[in-house]
Amino acid sequence: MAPHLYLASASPRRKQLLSQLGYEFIQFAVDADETQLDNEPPLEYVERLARLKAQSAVAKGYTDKPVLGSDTVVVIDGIALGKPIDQQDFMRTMARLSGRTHQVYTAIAMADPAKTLSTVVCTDVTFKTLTEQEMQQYWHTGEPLDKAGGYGIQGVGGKFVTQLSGSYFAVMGLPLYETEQLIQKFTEGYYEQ
Ligand SMILES: Cc1cn([C@H]2C[C@H](O)[C@@H](COP(=O)(O)OP(=O)(O)OP(=O)(O)O)O2)c(=O)[nH]c1=O
Repeated sequence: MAPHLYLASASPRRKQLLSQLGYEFIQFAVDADETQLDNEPPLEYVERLARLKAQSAVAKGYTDKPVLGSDTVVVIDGIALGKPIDQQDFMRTMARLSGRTHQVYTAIAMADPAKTLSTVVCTDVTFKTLTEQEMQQYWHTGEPLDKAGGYGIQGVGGKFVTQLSGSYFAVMGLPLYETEQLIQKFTEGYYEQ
């Protein structure tokens, strides 16, 4: 029997990607404090948040199925970038990403009352050099606001990407291969009784 899951996420992309794996699941948003700790490296930060999202749902009483949580950050110059807070913040981010390679870290975590398993997928993404006008126009599509690093590779933002090494699906919010592996590992023997 295929495992039934909870998806502790508000993201429509994660919903779409988890559906692609063929699982039945119930999706809901969890409230987690996404503040990065002082001197917390981006890799540890993103994994802690994914675990926190999954564990918060378990703590809220979602205990009859495993919970999947995830988090994505864009990393450049050692800084983890979340969603842009306004146009100015977005323009600063685009200026940083323009003509350079950055990393996208997506963490996935599965939790139940007994255990939590997690992993992080790292992908290199290279952007073309962007003009001021391209950045302005992109902002006005409305796409950047709810995306880490201010772009969506699966949308209009895809035209800025000249190269990618790693997982396209992880950049979009949920790595398909690694999520499948994690679910299998987590639920081994789970549904046999
Ligand atoms: C870089 C990139 C990010 N994103 C999205 C994926 C995530 O939804 C979002 C990163 O923000 P997250 O805080 O990881 O996720 P979220 O707030 O959307 O959902 P939740 O915390 O409830 O799970 O950015 C894209 O859709 N495309 C991209 O190319």
